[in-house]
Amino acid sequence: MNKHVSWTASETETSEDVIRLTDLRRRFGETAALDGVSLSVQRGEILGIIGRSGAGKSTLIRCLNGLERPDSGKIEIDGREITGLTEASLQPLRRKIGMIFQHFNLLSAKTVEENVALPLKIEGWPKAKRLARAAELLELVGLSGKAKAYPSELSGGQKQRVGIARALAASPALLLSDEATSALDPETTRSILALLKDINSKLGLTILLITHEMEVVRNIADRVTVLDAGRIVEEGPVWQVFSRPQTETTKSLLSGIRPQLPLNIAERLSPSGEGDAIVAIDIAGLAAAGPFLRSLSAAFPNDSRLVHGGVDHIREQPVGRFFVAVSAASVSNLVSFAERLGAQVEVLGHVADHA
Ligand SMILES: Nc1ncnc2c1ncn2[C@@H]1O[C@H](COP(=O)(O)OP(=O)(O)OP(=O)(O)O)[C@@H](O)[C@H]1O
Repeated sequence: MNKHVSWTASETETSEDVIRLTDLRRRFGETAALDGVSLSVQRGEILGIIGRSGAGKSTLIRCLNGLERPDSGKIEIDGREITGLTEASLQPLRRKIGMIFQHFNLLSAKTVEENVALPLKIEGWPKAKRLARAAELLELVGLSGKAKAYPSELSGGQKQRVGIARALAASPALLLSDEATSALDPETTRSILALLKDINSKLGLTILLITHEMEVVRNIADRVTVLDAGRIVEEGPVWQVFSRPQTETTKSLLSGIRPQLPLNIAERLSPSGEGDAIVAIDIAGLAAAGPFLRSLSAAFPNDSRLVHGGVDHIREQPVGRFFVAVSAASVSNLVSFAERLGAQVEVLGHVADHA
């Protein structure tokens, strides 16, 4: 990777928060698309924003890049308030924001290097300088050999690499990623995420990701914010939110990537107290680093057994989710025992026969 790509933003700015939103509101008729959103993104951080369809994610991103004006509230980018600015004075601030899109938005009649250099052309850079910068950026994204190619000659992953290089051309303080991997296959998604992570750590680039792909957030975000009906319903470090989602919205968004109770057991669950209880146990961070399962089975050797689950790692933090069957007589003791070890426990119901 190229070590010469200049990064003026981090050299010249001192503010810790690249984005600060305060009580942002935007209505469309009866719909509150943003209903009092306050959040901040620190320099060098990767923040994921997730939410169901209609939660307000696009409205938020459109407010950030100036395409939408909030009804009220404050937007500060790199220490400057952009709410209330005229279109002309917004222009230089827009350059502080690079954007990548689901469908790449490349110009098909222009070569790869021309696409990358386009933001610099708009800024009035001389041709030789902007092509030199494009070459640096193409090396950064691993596409040096494709400078003279046209977008139609590239794969989806390569097109997104061009999109990333173009987004970085004017040395933005912030990269907004709007579903940037949603049109890519899983392997290409992984390589694009690795590239974004690499750029984030090499250049200290601040990234705000809007996505419906929970894997994306799990793999590269530091923190996550969950939007629902225009409000923030949950936020925190990804490993914490993903290991212990507190709201039904977050639980439902994460259902595809967290271990779930096997269907053959879920179908037989009943709320009555007959038969074994099925208990969901979530444990993360320090508490999960110890021999949690061993302690649990040592304490309840004959009347508990693991039916499903395992330990994953999110940003180096262990995150465990287990489903345990336990006799009705021992369930309350097991719950207290697991909670004392730092777990979050939920009794899901009972199964009359053996699970
Ligand atoms: N221009 C508009 N006119 C009317 N209603 C709008 C407009 N833009 C957004 N909305 C409404 O505001 C709410 C939030 O929409 P938004 O597009 O921000 O959600 P989203 O989280 O991005 O959804 P998706 O994941 O489906 O893109 C929705 O109820 C939507 O119908």
